[in-house]
Amino acid sequence: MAETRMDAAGGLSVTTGVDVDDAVRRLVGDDVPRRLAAADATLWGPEAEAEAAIRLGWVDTFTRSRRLLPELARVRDALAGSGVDRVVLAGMGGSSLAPEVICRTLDRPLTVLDTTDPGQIRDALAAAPLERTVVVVSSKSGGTVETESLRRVWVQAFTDAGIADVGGHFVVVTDPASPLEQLATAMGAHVFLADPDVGGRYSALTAFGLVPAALAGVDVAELLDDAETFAATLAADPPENPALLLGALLASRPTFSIADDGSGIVGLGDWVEQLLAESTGKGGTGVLPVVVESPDAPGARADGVLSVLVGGAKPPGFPGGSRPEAPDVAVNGPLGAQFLCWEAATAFAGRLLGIDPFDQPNVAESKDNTKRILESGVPAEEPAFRDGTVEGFGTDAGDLTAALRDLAGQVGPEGYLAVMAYLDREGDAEAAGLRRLLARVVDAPVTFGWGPRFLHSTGQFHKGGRPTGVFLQITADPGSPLEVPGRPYDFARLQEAQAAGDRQALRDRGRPLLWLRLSDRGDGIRRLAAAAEEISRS
Ligand SMILES: O=P(O)(O)OC[C@H]1O[C@](O)(CO)[C@@H](O)[C@@H]1O
Repeated sequence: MAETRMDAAGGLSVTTGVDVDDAVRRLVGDDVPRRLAAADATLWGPEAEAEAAIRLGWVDTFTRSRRLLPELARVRDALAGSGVDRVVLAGMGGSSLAPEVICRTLDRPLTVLDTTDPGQIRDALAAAPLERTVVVVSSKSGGTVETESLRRVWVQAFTDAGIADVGGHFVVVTDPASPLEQLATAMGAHVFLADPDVGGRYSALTAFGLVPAALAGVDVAELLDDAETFAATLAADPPENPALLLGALLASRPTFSIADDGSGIVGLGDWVEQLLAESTGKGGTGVLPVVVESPDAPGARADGVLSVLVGGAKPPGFPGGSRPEAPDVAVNGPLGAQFLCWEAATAFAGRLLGIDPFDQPNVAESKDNTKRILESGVPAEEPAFRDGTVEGFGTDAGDLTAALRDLAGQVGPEGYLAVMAYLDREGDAEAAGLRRLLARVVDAPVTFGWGPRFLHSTGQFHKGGRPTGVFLQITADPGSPLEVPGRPYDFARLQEAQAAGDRQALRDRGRPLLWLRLSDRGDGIRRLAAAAEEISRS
């Protein structure tokens, strides 16, 4: 195999056997690397220019983020001094994915709440003494319904526990002048203002990525050092510009799978998924990310899928590597450099695809539907079948196995199946295994997302990207109610409205959608897994 490898200072490399020389030449011919490094907002065409002009701060945000370090150290010491040693993060998409990767990678405890599942929230509330807890509320816009609902429930919990200084148990990260900034100041919370010229999914190296991680005990300066060293090569010509090569590779196929292969970085795929899906899935095009469990997972190397491995000191499968089958791409390097490399690669891919990588035009639709449904109530639907603890809607099939088989049969050429589970990603964790099982059934890429988290990630692609998706929505009995203080709905109602709102957005587009409602979560998930196994055997 002819191998191309590009290396950056600081140890980040991209290695591939796929030929994308033409695309790389085009980008270099148009002087794109140098223009990107100089934050040139004209790179994505006239329609994207206004948004790009206020969204390119990430190309050098790591230098500005250093200003946060003394304040972070002060706040961390003050919290530790008052006995606070547990950090909870409430935030969606770009406001929580990066700190989750950072903390999991560096093995610092951080409880991430990016959910409306009442059981998951209740468990987090009950998990540790409230006097020892700080809640980081992160929202760039300051108006995201999940985050605001979580803020309210935590305020209520601290108040009910008789804690005198409730505001002192909150740290808020938001853009200057957002509604959340005002609220935070009124609460007496500590506020970190983020760079307004960096969009949510590009914000890993801003206050959004750094504040929760630093409070959880990570030495975030190292991430900034890694990014800064890497940044020196952003404007470089080949072979010193791995982000350029990665961008050309990502734009070369409709779908890529991403797996870890011993990088030591935990969960980068979920962060990459949001970055690529929300940035490119629009205008009926885009690159679909498929996060897979391992390099050999079902679907990782399906036809038309670019297989990407993060990690491996010697890229496995390449000459001298350890794996018999070569991946298409290996990306090696430290976490801080990975963040910046993938962000730049997304911007390069956006240029090749002719899209605006900084907007998310279709995310609002499901949010608007949710709002309307919260006001008017969830439209009643009759189940097509009841199969034990599973009810099925939107199918002609009479039982679960037949319904799943029908759905799988609707995945066409360049199609994919998206599993969207509005469940508890801790308590119902085994549901994630459905991706692997269904990938054995469907001869096409299969993605898995937790609702409503995926609405801020692949949700954009599902509605705005290639119109080839087939959808499996899973919801469940919410269990005992949990109020959203000061709101006329509780979390179960909000979760239900989010699922119904997204169903409506997908159905309005004529996308095939099977909705399964589980009256018993554990049993329902087991039945689904058994049905998928049965189909894969037949
Ligand atoms: O930080 P915010 O404004 O709460 O937004 C959270 C997420 O929601 C989106 O705006 C839209 O899904 C994402 O791009 C963003 O990361």
